[in-house]
Amino acid sequence: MQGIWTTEQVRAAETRLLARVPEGALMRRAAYGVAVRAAELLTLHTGGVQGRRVVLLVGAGNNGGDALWAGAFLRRRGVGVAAVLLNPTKAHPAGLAALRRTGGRLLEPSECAEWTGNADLVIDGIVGISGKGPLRPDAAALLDTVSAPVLAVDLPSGVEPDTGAVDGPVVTATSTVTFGAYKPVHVLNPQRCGDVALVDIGLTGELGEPALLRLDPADTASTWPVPTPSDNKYTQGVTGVAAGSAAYPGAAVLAAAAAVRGKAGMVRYAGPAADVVRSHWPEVVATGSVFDAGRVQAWVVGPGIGTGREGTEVLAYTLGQAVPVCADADAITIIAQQPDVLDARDPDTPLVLTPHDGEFERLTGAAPGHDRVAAVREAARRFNAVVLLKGHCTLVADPDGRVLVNKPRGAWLATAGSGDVLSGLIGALLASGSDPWLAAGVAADVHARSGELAARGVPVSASGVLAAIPQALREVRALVG
Ligand SMILES: NC(=O)C1=CN([C@@H]2O[C@H](COP(=O)(O)OP(=O)(O)OC[C@H]3O[C@@H](n4cnc5c(N)ncnc54)[C@H](OP(=O)(O)O)[C@@H]3O)[C@@H](O)[C@H]2O)[C@@H](O)CC1
Ligand SMILES: [K+]
Repeated sequence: MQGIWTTEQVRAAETRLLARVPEGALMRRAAYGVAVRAAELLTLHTGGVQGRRVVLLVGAGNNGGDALWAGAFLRRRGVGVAAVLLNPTKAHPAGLAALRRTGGRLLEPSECAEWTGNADLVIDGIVGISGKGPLRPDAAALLDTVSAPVLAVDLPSGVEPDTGAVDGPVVTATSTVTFGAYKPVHVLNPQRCGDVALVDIGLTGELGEPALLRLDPADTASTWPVPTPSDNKYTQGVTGVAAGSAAYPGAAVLAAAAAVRGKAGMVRYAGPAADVVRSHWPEVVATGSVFDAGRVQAWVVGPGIGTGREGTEVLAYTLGQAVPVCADADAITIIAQQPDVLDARDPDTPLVLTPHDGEFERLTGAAPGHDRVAAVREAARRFNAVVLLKGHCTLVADPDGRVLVNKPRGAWLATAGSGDVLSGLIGALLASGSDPWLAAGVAADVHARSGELAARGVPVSASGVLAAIPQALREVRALVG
C-alpha cells in the first residue's frame, strides 16, 4: 500500500530531518527533482531543452524557493528562465541569489503577462504545504494568460493541501513533483495535479504512520480470494443477497450476479425477485424470503428492498445473523430513519455501509463537506462500521481510523445499478472472511477497473460493468505475476 501523510506530519518530519542535514540541502534536492521533470516536459512538449523558455511563478515561501533553485538548475542546461515574484520582499533569498548567479531574469510587472503567455513551460512555485485558500487575484490573473503546460512544485497552488478542496481559482497542473511523501491533495484531487512524481529527499524514516492509504494492484491481487485444491463450494464462504423486489428485480439480479462473478463458491438469493434471479443466473440458489435462505457467511442487504416494514424486517434479520453485512441503498435509508434497527447487530460483527453523498447526509445528518476524509472517518467511528463513501475518489474508513483512498478511473461508473454490482462484490469478499475494510477497498478497486474496461470512453451500463469483472480480475492478477 502506498502511504499518504498530512502536511502537519510532513512538516514535523522535515523539522527532524532539517536538524541533521546542511542548510539548504533539502531544498536543493527538491529543486533538482523539479528541474529534471521540467526538462522531461520540455522535451516532451517542444522536442528539446536548450533555448526553451520557462517562467517561474514565485510565492512568498519555500515553495517559491524550490522554483527559484529549479530555475537555476535549468539555466545550467541552457534554458531561458524568467521569474515572476508575486511577493518580491519575501522571495526566498538564497533561491533568488542562485537564479541571479546563473543569469535568470527577474520580470518587471509590465513584462509578466507577455512572458507567461509565450512560455514553453510554467513552474508553479506560488504556494506549497503552507497554502491557505484559493489563488490570490494577481496570481489568478497571471495564470489566465498561460497556455503552456504547468509543472506544480509540491502541489498545485490554491488547492487545499490536506483535503484537495477547491474554493476559487487554482492551478491545474500537467505534472506535479512532490517531495518526501505524497500528501492528501495528490490522491483526493488528482485532476488538478496531473501526473505526480515523488522525489526522495530523505524523509521516509521520519514520517511515522500514514494518515491515508492507497491500494497497489498487489493489495487487490493478494486480498482477492482464490480457491485452494481442498476447497469446495461451501468452504469459500456463501454470499447471501437480500435485494430487489417483485416490481424492481434489477437490483437483485445485478447484486447476485456480481457476487457470482466476484468469487468461486456459492451465492444464495433471498427475496421477491427469486424467479427472475434464477432465470438469469441459474447457479444462484434462490428462495423467496431471507427467513428460509439457509446459512450464509455474509449478507448483502438493501438494493431495491424498499424502506417500509418489509425492508426493515429483512435488514434487522440479516443484522442479527452474526455474519458480516454489507448494507447498501435502501438499507442505509432505513438505518438513517430508524437507527434502532442496528440494535439487532452484535457490535463485533462487521458491518459495511456504502453511501453516496445523499445517503451519507441522510445517515449522519450532514453532507460530507470539503473534508471528506474527516467526515467518513467520523462516520465509521460513530456507526462502528466500515463506511465506503462513493465519489470521484472513493474513500473507505474503518472504525479504527484507517482510511483508504481509491484511484479514480473515470466517471462512467455513475450509472444506474452500478452500486448494486459493487455491493455484490463486497458481499462476496466478506463471505470469504476478508478484513471488511480491505474487502470494501479492493471490491471498489475491481469495480472501478471493471467500469473502466467496459467503458473505454463511452457510456457503460451496470450490466457492462458486471460483464467486465472477470477481465478486471485477470488483469489485476497479471499485474503482480
Ligand atoms: N521545509 C523543508 O524542509 C522543505 C520544504 N520544501 C518546500 O517548502 C514548501 C513549504 O514552504 P513554506 O512553509 O515556506 O510555505 P509555502 O507553502 O511556500 O507558502 C508560503 C506563504 O505563501 C503565502 N500564501 C498562503 N496561501 C496563499 C495563497 N492561497 N496564495 C498565495 N500565497 C499564499 C503565505 O504567506 P503570506 O503571503 O500570507 O505572507 C505563506 O506563508 C513545501 O511545499 C515545499 O515546496 C522543500 O523545499 C523541501 C524541503
Ligand atoms: K505550488
